[in-house]
Amino acid sequence: MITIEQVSKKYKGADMFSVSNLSLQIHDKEIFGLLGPNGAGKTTLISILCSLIKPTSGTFSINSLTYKQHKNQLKQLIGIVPQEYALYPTLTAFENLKYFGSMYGLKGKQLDEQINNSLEHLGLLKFAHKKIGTFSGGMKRRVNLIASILHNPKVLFLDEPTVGVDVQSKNVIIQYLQDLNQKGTTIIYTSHHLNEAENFCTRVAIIDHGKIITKGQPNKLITECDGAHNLEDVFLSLTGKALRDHA
Ligand SMILES: Nc1ncnc2c1ncn2[C@@H]1O[C@H](COP(=O)(O)OP(=O)(O)OP(=O)(O)O)[C@@H](O)[C@H]1O
Repeated sequence: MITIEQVSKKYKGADMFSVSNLSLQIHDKEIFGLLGPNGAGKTTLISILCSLIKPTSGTFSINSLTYKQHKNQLKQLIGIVPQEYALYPTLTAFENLKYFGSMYGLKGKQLDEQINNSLEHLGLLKFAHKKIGTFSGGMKRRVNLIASILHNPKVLFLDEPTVGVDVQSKNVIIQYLQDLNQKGTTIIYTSHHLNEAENFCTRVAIIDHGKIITKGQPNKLITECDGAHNLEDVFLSLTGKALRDHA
């Protein structure tokens, strides 16, 4: 269980809170979607939950472990799939994954087998010994995903895992995540693909200006929103149609 209590984040020099007094509980084995317009605070919230940045105030725990007291245990418990690729272009997929596995203390035959199984599952086994620099965006995203789950995290955070990938790669990634979830992994992900989130998530929260404006099962949110036929209708009805550009 993830418990977020009144978490706020104001970046240094910023005049607004990026996450504002946000509380939320996410249950074990959920697939939970964090949705919201550009700049809503999704990445900031995920970065806090992954202990990549500190909240300005408030607290959170994952399986009763708090980031202040159990940093190392939390690191083993969670996996992080960031928006940006964290891969070395001059190393092969296999070499990259060996490196990421070793960062979690994994090694030997067991690690090799796990890498090969995951590469196969994600349709990449025949490219295992090709350099990452030659991979397409969709292939890199799939390797990135494997790098984040080699230590079998109980909770997996993904920041827009299907952005910029073709439909084929997207389907393989979503299927893989569903399989992981079936085996017991809790998944928290951000996305702008509302149709995908509607089908994939057990629950979603729509975030705007750093606050949750609604949360629940996609079907329930659609039923409860006047005139809505899908999650995108709910999203637009709650967040409006105005662009969110700012610099
Ligand atoms: N390092 C930073 N320093 C200052 N402000 C930041 C920083 N990172 C994010 N912000 C601001 O915090 C707010 C929330 O940004 P965040 O990236 O969390 O939103 P998001 O919902 O993930 O957006 P997107 O969908 O565009 O990825 C934005 O106003 C953004 O400009």
